[in-house]
Amino acid sequence: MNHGEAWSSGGRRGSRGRSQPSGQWVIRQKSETPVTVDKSLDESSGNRGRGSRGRGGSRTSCSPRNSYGRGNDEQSPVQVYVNKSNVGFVEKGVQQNRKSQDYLIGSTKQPDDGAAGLNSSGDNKAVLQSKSTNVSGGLFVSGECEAKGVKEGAKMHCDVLNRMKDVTLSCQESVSPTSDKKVELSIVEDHKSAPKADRAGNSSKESSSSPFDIFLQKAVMGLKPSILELSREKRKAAKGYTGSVIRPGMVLLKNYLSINDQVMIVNKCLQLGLGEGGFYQPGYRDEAKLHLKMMCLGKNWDPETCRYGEIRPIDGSTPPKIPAEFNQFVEKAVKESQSLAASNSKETKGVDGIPFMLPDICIVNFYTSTGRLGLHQDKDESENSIRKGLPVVSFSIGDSAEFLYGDQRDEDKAETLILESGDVLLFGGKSRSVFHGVRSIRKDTAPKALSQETSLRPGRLNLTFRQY
Ligand SMILES: O=C(O)CCC(=O)C(=O)O
Ligand SMILES: [Fe+2]
Repeated sequence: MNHGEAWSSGGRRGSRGRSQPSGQWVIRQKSETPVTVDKSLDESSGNRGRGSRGRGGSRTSCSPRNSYGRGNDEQSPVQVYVNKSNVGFVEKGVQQNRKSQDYLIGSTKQPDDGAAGLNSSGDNKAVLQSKSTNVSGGLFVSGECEAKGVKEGAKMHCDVLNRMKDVTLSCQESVSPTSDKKVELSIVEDHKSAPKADRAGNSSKESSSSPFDIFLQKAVMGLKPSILELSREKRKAAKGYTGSVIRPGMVLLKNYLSINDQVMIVNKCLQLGLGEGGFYQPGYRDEAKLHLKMMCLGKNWDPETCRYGEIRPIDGSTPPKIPAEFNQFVEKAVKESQSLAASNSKETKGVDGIPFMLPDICIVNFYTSTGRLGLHQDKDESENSIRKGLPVVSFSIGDSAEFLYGDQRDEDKAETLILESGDVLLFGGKSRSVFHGVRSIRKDTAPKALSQETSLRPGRLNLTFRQY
């Protein structure tokens, strides 16, 4: 998978593949054992420049996706809750070959978006062009715990608390198409001046293996949506979906997933996300963190090596299987896109077909309102997959995203799509190697009905399906 995203500098992760018993730090609004922590403890709350350009030299060098926005520097206390259950992992091994992904990284300062924020929906506009502006931030804490009761030798660093930063990171290769070996990570204050690119986005020093709870307790979810809002959403849902060919090989199915489908997907992600191989804070080899939380299904994508594997090296966990229902949606969406692309290429007399694919990988990203993902290419799947142009299929759920795409890793030249909850975007064929990323998340744009039916945190859930 390649998620474009945000990284942030931060705490060093353990060396790859080490066995890392991890106490679970779950960020919830209401839970057990509240602990008040002073954010100033978080060394990483500052914007640490990564600038690991040119390092590495491994052919699998990752390039962070663009991430703008780093965390803020506020010193106010953060309340965190410790989930007492611990997860033990078995060290396995073996990574499959993956080619590196191209990501641009960048980051910008962004205010926190409280973890307990409310979702409010808004009408989504269709496709549009725009330049992004960073708006908000999220408050997150995490840590590595040396949990009692975890396997022996486990140490807890409950002092490692983090704020989620907007630094979007990604595995990013050098911008130069000819230099495969460079890795470029950086954090900048302003995305305009940022070296961009990177895939999930987040803060530093969080424990990379700490499960992250993307859900809120109902009790704190807040205001009920108005009847007006709900009926507006119902009307929109009743209209069904519309498909359009954005460019050869790229198809957007707007409003494709019904609210019921979205609820099912969210709930499944909730369940999987808290178990083995669930959501965690991904980071790159140079400690930069993606600006998002991630969970892999089917196979693990490792941001440190930009390879797929059967286990997650950071904690030895095995990725959950892709739920069959998810794959059914993907299959349908691919067929739908194929026929749209076929009729389009008849009109244009071009050859912009989309091959069929059966996903064996799903990368699930959760973006808070400050999440982002730098411009990157998804190119860590097998050579065969890329060569044939097997499509990447992306589901958007929750808050809308400003999605960028283009032929170069250059934001100023990129086109923008607004991906709303329920939209499915597919890029394969001639667009398989398109640069893409998430510039920003639009706060409070998730459908009210979704927040009513699930306890998804404010933010955006994105699932990208691929065939290795
Ligand atoms: O969140 C998105 O829409 C894009 C994610 C992505 O590009 C990726 O996961 O590789
Ligand atoms: Fe991607």
